[in-house]
Amino acid sequence: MLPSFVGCLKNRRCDALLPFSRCYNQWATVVPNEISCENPANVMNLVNGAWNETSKKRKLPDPLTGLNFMSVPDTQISEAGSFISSLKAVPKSGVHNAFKNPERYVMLGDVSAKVATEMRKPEVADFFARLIQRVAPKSYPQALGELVVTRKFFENFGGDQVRFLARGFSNPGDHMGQTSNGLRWPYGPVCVITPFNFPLEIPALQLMGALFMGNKPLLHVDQKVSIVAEQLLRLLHHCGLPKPDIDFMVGPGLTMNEIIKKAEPRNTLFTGSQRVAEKLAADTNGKVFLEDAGFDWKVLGPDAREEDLPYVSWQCDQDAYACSGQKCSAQSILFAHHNWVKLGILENMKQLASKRNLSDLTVGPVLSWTTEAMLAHTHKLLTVPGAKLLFGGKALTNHTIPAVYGAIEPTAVFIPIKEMLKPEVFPLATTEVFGPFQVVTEYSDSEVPLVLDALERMTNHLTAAVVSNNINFIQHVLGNSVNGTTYCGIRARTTGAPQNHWFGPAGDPRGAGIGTPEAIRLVWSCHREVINDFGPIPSTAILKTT
Ligand SMILES: NC(=O)c1ccc[n+]([C@@H]2O[C@H](COP(=O)([O-])OP(=O)(O)OC[C@H]3O[C@@H](n4cnc5c(N)ncnc54)[C@H](O)[C@@H]3O)[C@@H](O)[C@H]2O)c1
Repeated sequence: MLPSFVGCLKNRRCDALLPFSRCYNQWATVVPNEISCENPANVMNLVNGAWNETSKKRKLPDPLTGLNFMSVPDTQISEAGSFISSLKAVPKSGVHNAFKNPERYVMLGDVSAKVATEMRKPEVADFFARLIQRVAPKSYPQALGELVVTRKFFENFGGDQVRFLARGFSNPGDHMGQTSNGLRWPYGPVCVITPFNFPLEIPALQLMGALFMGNKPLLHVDQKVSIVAEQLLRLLHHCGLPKPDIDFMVGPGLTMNEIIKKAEPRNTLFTGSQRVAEKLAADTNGKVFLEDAGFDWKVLGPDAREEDLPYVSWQCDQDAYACSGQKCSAQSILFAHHNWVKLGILENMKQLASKRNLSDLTVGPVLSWTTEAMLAHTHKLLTVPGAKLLFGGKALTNHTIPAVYGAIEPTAVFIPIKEMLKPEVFPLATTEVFGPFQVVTEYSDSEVPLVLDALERMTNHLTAAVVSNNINFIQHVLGNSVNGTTYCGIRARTTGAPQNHWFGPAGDPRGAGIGTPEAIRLVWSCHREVINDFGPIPSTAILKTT
């Protein structure tokens, strides 16, 4: 069954369902639920403060109906010149720093406060939630959650908080007049590349971090969802951000790659797949910060209790299948202590997954894997000795999701832990499927070393959860693992990338973070030490040649 607004779209009678559809502020150029094949949205590029069209445009299908509903720039390499020259015009010392244009720190604090105020308006929150739903279908609470995190981020960096981000330190020197000062210094021209799955939150948080620290960013967002970032930029301009502060290029990844090679930005933040991450690391000679693939694990500890079962089961379902598993933090593999299996957690997960449906988008289109690819992966895993399908493993039916996208039931494949660890199985079992899919395994007390071995051998170290209140067990697992964002305790989850804690991988010097002051400082500024040595000049009598 399709969500109610799809039928409504076909009839083009949206207003009854959409209380806010006609009362957006003047900055918005679309009404999310009125975008249709008869009334397609048009996305534009932004460079040097001017919105531009490209010679070629790409028509995008509505992920729920397959009908073309959007036209986006298909920027060719031949059209990349203005983006390259715009980046090249930015000095390495940035647009502002502690010695240059410091009033910009204050201006950006004001812009943040105004954006947060706008996003508090119900009609603006609804606008972004529905626009996200149109291009990256997820349930309304999930889409609104993305807006709320973004709004709180802007609230966090209102007022003087932007200048406080650039706070340095000072140490007394060796003699009168000498002090050494550590400063957070911009990179100047930088790039921000973001994927489709959080089309508002990831671009907003990384862009603003780049700006706050004094850089000029070129933003590139996945074409499919570029309309969300485009509308965000229009809101930022409305709230006082100077138009030349951010460039925006919509087009193939290869065009962006070429811009990076030619413009040589001083820093690039990439969020997306591991394949592209490694390519960019090579093409930039290492001048990157990476938020790449997430193969995220959850370990359910030995202290299983009947009273905790409903909550822990619900959290497993949310972590694996909310946003159709298209969160980089989604639970990719579950290590369930057999005490939890005895209590019935796998049956509970099956029951919860069966409640998900297309009508409220609690399951929906998968944008980077096709149905065939996900089912083929499932079938391959089922050939492992002892493997079994716990639930799912079928294509969704009765829908109009276009074949370029995937649509499968929430799926879980059980693989015995000893089989999973075999070298010929391990890479397959730990491949990230960016859809509603997870691997499940079971372990006993004596098999804890096997669990730790599996955690050690994984290649991505983004999020993790140790679900237990047994402090000794938690310490043992935490002490022998590395994931950058790790939750522990009986309420531990793998998903949840709010603005109030660090989110990012660990174990890789290129690993980025998002959201917090520490993440912004790490990714978007470097350290500069300025040593003041003003005198007085000592008597020449004490000067010796050495
Ligand atoms: N670690 C995190 O915080 C995080 C967050 C979200 C998503 N992800 C990961 O992203 C992946 C899903 O996204 P995807 O499949 O769309 O990723 P992707 O790597 O295909 O695309 C991501 C972005 O890179 C651009 N791109 C593609 N090729 C490029 C190139 N050669 N040069 C420059 N830019 C290029 C795309 O246009 C897009 O904007 C998953 O692996 C997921 O785990 C990670």
